[in-house]
Amino acid sequence: MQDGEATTSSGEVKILKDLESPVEGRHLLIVEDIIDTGRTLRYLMDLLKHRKAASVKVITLLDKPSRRVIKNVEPDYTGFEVPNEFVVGYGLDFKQHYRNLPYIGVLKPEIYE
Ligand SMILES: O=P(O)(O)OC[C@H]1O[C@H](OP(=O)(O)OP(=O)(O)O)[C@H](O)[C@@H]1O
Ligand SMILES: Nc1nc2[nH]cnc2c(=O)[nH]1
Repeated sequence: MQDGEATTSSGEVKILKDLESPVEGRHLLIVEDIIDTGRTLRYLMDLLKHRKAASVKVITLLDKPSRRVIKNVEPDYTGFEVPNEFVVGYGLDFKQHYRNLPYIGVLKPEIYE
């Protein structure tokens, strides 16, 4: 939940579209594409706890643990760990480009520097 325009997180998490039904008493699975600083996940976990979810688990396609700022949020299930490089494809964008790539690639730094 960054601003979608950069390769570094703004640090601010904003909800653009909220859930349409209550989560109280429900067992939830958050499906993420990537976990980076952990700020998005921390925000969501706190929000869903506040809304009294019965349990919350997290699955992510990619995890970049070397970038973690928030220490006590970890996915329950991880597809792949990735190094500290900016990845695109499979839904992951850079300035709304490359989302549709049918593979995950590393964006060359000269594209965004
Ligand atoms: O661990 P964090 O540092 O919080 O980063 C992870 C978040 O960043 C990405 O979202 P992004 O803001 O790029 O939005 P998008 O999924 O709509 O492209 C990704 O989908 C995660 O939600
Ligand atoms: N597209 C994309 N979004 C991210 N959000 C946090 N890390 C990344 C990344 O490597 N690529």
